[in-house]
Amino acid sequence: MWIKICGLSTPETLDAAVTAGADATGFVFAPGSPRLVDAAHARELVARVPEGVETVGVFRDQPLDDVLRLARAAGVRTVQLHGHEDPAYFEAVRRAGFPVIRAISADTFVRESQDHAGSFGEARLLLDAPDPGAGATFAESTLAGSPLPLGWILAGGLTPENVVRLTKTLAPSGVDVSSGVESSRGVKSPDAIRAFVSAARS
Ligand SMILES: O=C(O)c1ccccc1NCC(=O)[C@H](O)[C@H](O)COP(=O)(O)O
Repeated sequence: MWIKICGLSTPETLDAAVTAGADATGFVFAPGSPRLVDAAHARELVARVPEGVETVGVFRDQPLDDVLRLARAAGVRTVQLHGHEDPAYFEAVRRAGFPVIRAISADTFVRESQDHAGSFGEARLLLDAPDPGAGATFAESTLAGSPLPLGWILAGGLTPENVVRLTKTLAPSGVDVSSGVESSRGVKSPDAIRAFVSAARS
């Protein structure tokens, strides 16, 4: 199980995620997010991440030049796109050297994309609730009967309490959490991070 803790913004919570055994750390550059970090701060956080733990920059509907500038300045390895970016945009990000995680809602996937998984050139597909980073879940029945692409990642309202049940039911290759490991909106809890990683690994 690949585990990503998203929306990290302090050294303490970043270290908690790494020490707990997370596979990936996420840094949000989408304007308006309560977890927004700037490139200089993200770079300091990324510098603490050991080799072998993935660093992911999270973006939504931002100009391509901004995304590439921020991703390079922060030093993240991977770019995660949550907006309405088109295949040409994905191609430009890939050509700049960043593997891309394509994040879409599970509803959209079932309605439009299930026959086209991978058609944006994404490295991995992340299925989320409609409002990313809001801690909302999507109905498990949404994906019933849908063929799911190899390596897909589950997100949206995951918590230390529900991650075991949801991963057993939906069988993703990875999980991504933000709100479910926070003590208040935008404020990560080291204890909740540890509890989530431990549950997801179990
Ligand atoms: O975290 C945000 O504020 C955010 C803003 C804009 C685009 C994406 C954002 N976050 C993405 C994530 O944190 C996760 O990939 C995912 O949506 C899970 O979020 P949550 O339901 O809060 O666990």
